[in-house]
Amino acid sequence: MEIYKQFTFEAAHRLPNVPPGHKCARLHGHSFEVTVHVRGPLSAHEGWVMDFADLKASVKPIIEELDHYYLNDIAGLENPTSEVIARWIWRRLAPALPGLSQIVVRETCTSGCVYRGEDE
Ligand SMILES: Nc1nc2c(c(=O)[nH]1)N=C([C@H](O)[C@H](O)COP(=O)(O)OP(=O)(O)OP(=O)(O)O)CN2
Ligand SMILES: [Zn+2]
Repeated sequence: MEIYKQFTFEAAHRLPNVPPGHKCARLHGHSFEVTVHVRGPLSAHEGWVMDFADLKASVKPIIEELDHYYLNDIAGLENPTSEVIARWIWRRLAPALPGLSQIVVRETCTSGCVYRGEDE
């Protein structure tokens, strides 16, 4: 079974490697939404895969590293696309979160990235 929890953070960024004239080369900001999914067996006693509170405790410190920052200043996020952000979160979270199965980073209402650790 799979569970998920959603988080949000506000941050500014620009994309340094886009073609000349691309709008995303300019400094701008987003209300990012991050959804972290964990897959595992349903425990017979608790009736859950893991406590949502424990999932939140694992993810929150990472979200706090991003909230209200200029993402390009953060090591590993010099080119902060949704894809790079999703992989960056995965790499920080996976060692402490067994069963991590998917991270969704939504940048706007219509744009985002789904990462399942395929580059690891
Ligand atoms: N594959 C990716 N493409 C783009 C990314 C990205 O992270 N991965 N990021 C951007 C920009 O950051 C931009 O802010 C978001 O792009 P876009 O969806 O084009 O934004 P709009 O809100 O302007 O979209 P509309 O639907 O056209 O209004 C660009 N590309
Ligand atoms: Zn953007």
